[in-house]
Amino acid sequence: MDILRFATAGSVDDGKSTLIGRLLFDSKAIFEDQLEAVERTSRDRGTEYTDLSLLTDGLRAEREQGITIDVAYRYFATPRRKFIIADTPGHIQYTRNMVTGASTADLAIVLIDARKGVLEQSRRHAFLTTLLRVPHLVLAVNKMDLVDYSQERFEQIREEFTAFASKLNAPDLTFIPISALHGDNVVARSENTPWYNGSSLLHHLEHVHIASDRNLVDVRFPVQYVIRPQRATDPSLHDYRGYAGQVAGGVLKPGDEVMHLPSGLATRIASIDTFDGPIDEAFPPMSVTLRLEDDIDISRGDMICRPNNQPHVSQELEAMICWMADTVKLAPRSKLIIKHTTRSARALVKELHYRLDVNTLHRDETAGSLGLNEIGRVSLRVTQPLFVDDYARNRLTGGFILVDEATNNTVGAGMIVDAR
Ligand SMILES: Nc1nc2c(ncn2[C@@H]2O[C@H](COP(=O)(O)OP(=O)(O)OP(=O)(O)O)[C@@H](O)[C@H]2O)c(=O)[nH]1
Repeated sequence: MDILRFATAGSVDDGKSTLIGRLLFDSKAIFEDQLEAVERTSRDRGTEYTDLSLLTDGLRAEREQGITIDVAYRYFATPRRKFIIADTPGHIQYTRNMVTGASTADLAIVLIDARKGVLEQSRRHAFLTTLLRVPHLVLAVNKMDLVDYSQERFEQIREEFTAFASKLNAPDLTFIPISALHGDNVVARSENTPWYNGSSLLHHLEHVHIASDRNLVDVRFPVQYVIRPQRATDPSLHDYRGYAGQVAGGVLKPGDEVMHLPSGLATRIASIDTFDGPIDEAFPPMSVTLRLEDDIDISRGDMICRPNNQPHVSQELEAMICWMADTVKLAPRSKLIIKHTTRSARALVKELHYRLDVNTLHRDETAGSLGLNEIGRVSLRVTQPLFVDDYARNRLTGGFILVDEATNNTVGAGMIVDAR
């Protein structure tokens, strides 16, 4: 079954937890006993409605005990699709969480409180989704019940946001008036908004077309492990040599001519193996093991592509960086570890070209460093060639993370521009 990954974003109290609770609740994905506990607590607290944010807030409490896990993943399914929600806290200092959650998302929901309208944070979140190339963006105008389900208010917000979005490289944009608390337009179309002709949020999530968002053109297979069963009891496995990894682009089939990087040697795919046996075709984001017709010296971090369609082999990178560390800053001469697909190397920051104000999109070319949650454009030099594409073309081979050498903490996320 098809999987849709989505991230939610919004300012504090815009209703994210309530919305996620509502989706889980109305799609019957929560267990009866969990539900009973929520109803009991709601009653104890004297709330009139079942407070659905209690479902997700319970989760959040768990999460806050750990320091490193700041994005929580929730799962639910309908007969049409499976859903993975990356739930990121709304507070301003959590840009990095949003980046973590949204970097693999097919769709992002930005919540807006109908009473407050488009805030600085809404713009920031929308900008981040476009920077991260999340292909689909939903503006959920929430708390419509508190503005009497006013069409005028909804249109006002839509116009204001559309004007801002026109400055961005905005993806597919959908506006939905909802009330997470009462369930209007969340799972079913609401009678309270007869003027709204679009789909309910869940219907949109179930039907939004994502198959063509993945890059099925450029074959990219970063090798994660070389599999050679040394002491296999099955003699037919004695000569087995496979290359395991996740398909990062294109469609692979047995018999296809492929090329290995860095050697530049060409061969053909002998078979594509999985836990459930060989398959005829592999595409992103499947994890498979390739066997090749010729014996080539291949190791972890190498790339398999097509002879006539190769990534750039580069040690000089231009990238947009979102800095995620509060104790150290990114500045020219900073030395870091770069992790790109399955390859790691050391990286030197050669230049910080500008820092971007995500609210106004102004470029500050005088900035000397990037602090927590700041975004800027940098030039990097890496110690080992990387096999890269523009992030705009492939989020997997165009993205990377930066790690602090001393602490091993992830301190930045990068998106390659102008790969060459
Ligand atoms: N009237 C009304 N209240 C809502 C609606 N959605 C959420 N709320 C209320 O708004 C408050 C904040 O909702 P939450 O779901 O906790 O908001 P959040 O965005 O998750 O906030 P944080 O957890 O602080 O990030 C709660 O009291 C909700 O009951 C809505 O559609 N209508």
